Amino acid sequence: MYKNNYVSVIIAAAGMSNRMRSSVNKQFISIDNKPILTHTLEKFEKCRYVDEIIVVAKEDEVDYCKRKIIRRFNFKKVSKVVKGGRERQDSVYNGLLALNENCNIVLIHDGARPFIKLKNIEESVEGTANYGACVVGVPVKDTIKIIQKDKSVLNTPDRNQIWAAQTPQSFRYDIIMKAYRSAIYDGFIGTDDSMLVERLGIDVKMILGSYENIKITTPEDLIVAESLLKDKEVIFNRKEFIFQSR
Ligand SMILES: Nc1ccn([C@@H]2O[C@H](COP(=O)(O)OP(=O)(O)OP(=O)(O)O)[C@@H](O)[C@H]2O)c(=O)n1
Ligand SMILES: C[C@](O)(CO)[C@H](O)COP(=O)(O)O
Repeated sequence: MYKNNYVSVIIAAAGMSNRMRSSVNKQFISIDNKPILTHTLEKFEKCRYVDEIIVVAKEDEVDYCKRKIIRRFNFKKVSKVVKGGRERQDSVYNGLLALNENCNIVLIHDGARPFIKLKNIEESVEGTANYGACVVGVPVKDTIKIIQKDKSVLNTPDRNQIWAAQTPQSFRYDIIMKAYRSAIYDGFIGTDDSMLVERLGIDVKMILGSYENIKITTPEDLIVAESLLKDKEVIFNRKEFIFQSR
């Protein structure tokens, strides 16, 4: 319980893993000997502010998820595993409908982002209690081009204003419910949760995340994921690097 708030987390894990081209759902692939989803859930289970976790899984994987992830790794805060939908947005909405009746702060996170830092989870809860809506993200490193249908460049927006949105994306319960209901009513599908809130004219605050908080999407990301777990200390302990915090 965070200062009289009841904090719920929705972990979206019901995607198709098409870009991974794997025979199993990518969240069940192991990195460092544990399924990706287990790594993700551990981060939220550890957070002192989190009261409950709802996992959204594909309909035919709900049972597997309960047995092989939740029970096997003994996650105490996971209250429900519910079935997902066609789009990520449909899956998250199913999660929203399953929240504890006391919930007033909701964090929505991709099951495929196992490297979320505890600090960013805590900042998301604190930021949401203060501002109502927050998104974890990072400044983009590349120059971004807006292109047209024929692939010619239309323009180059000012990079200083462009951040890549990650998850968690966190909201006061009333705000996210209003945003989802409005999107459903209008037939609007966004690529993240924040978009649904932004379109109502509600202010969303950005929280500085980390470049490690990758979404495991394509096979190459598994190589990055393994090396983030194994080689990080070796690399960052080299004398060329002076990092203040990890
Ligand atoms: N209908 C969907 C689609 C996505 N997700 C979840 O949302 C997160 C982000 O989606 P993405 O990485 O794009 O996963 P997939 O949809 O599985 O990937 P792809 O588009 O390659 O099939 C993932 O943890 C995924 O499981 C979900 O719960 N329900
Ligand atoms: C929500 C998200 O992870 C923010 O970056 C992203 O938009 C999900 O998009 P996807 O196409 O479903 O991976």
